[in-house]
Amino acid sequence: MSTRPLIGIVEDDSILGSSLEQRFLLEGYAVLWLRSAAEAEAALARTPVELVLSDIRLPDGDGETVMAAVFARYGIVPTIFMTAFGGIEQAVRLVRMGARDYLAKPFDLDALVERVAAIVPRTTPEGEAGGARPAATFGLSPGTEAVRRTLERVADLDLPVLLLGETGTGKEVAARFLHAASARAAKPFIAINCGALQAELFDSALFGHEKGAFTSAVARHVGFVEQAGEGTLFLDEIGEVEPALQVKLLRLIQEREFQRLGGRETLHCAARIVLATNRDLEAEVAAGRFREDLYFRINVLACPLPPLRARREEIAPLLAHFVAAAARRFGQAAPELGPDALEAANAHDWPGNVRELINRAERAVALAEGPVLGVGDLFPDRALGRRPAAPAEDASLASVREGAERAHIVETLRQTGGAVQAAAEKLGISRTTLWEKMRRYGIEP
Ligand SMILES: Nc1ncnc2c1ncn2[C@@H]1O[C@H](COP(=O)(O)OP(=O)(O)OP(=O)(O)O)[C@@H](O)[C@H]1O
Repeated sequence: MSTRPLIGIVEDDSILGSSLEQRFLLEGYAVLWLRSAAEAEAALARTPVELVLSDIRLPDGDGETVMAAVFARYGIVPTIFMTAFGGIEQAVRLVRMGARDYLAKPFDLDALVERVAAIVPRTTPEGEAGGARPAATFGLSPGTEAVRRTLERVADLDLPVLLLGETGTGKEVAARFLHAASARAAKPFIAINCGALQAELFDSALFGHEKGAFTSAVARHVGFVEQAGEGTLFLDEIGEVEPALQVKLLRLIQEREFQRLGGRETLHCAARIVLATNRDLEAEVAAGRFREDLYFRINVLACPLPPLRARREEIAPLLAHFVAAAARRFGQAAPELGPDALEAANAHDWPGNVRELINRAERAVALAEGPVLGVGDLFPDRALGRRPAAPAEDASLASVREGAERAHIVETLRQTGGAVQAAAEKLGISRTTLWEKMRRYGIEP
């Protein structure tokens, strides 16, 4: 199996939020449900997600600000907005600036699941072929070629491997490569996103539980460690695990022993353990957030993956690869990458690394209007943030309302080519009232 793709749901409505959470968990995704703009900004800055499903209006802000912050950190991330009828204009504007799609509430949950699955495929069932297939594009530069060689050398050593690197640099790709290069290749590859595991479920998810271990334990559950058998257990986002739970991982790695929750039998862990984090673990140890003993135990074979901006020679071939792959998936001819787009891509910093590159390539292919991709297709979010300035903090409500009213009248007149009668009809006011407002705001016909 692969790691359950993590979806961020930004929704303050508890009924809609919890039904989305339940449904996506059932569909094979991991879910991070965030109930406010502040909670979303903080959590999404820490934990990279594969897709964001966001309400636009939130009690303490709006989805646009959240999205802008996520894009600034990780580059374009597929975002689907859920909006009430009144917010459709804003949603359409957001799609122009990089959001993948929007849905008007109320929407059909099945249709939403299908749309999400088209962007981020559900988890492949355990043991299915392909679970550990290494990417053909892994090792396209001297930097990643060196990583590849190191992994081949240590493939069969009985030691944990620690993969380090920014989000989206390919740590999971490297873990799969390591597994495929080892004698365990035919055995399971089990990937766990520790950042998405709730603390209360940590033991049960990892170690399993016996029937009756707690109220809802109606049957025995085999945890990830047992599922991995003699294969590879990939613990991703290890830096997100709380210190109280880190001690359990230490025991697992050191003693190779564990017990199912509510069980007496001590079981042996035969799997190769591979760990990954985008955090600076040394700094986490210094700050008291990561146990030093665990750090020393896992830091024996540490393998850093360079960020994409440190291996720029990979940008062009990876873009070409993912543009072609997206076009194949959407059943259309692959567009060409224009020289200006390529130049912009080569100059870009890629904070979200390869994941960002894939997202940009797929979005560009999905929405491009011609056979050649331009800078705007690849970097539509560059328009984000160029919003009208927010009103001054001490602005009165009346002045903010008048400012918005004036801007909307100007925009409507622009749309009607200056025709006052047509604009008045669009605005739902009489021609006389519109003339009166234009005079008051100093708008020329
Ligand atoms: N060399 C590569 N070739 C093809 N695809 C790649 C490569 N490197 C990364 N990817 C793809 O980029 C995305 C992110 O990679 P991956 O999940 O391995 O990154 P990560 O470092 O584990 O990220 P995170 O820390 O956020 O979990 C995945 O879709 C992966 O398949």
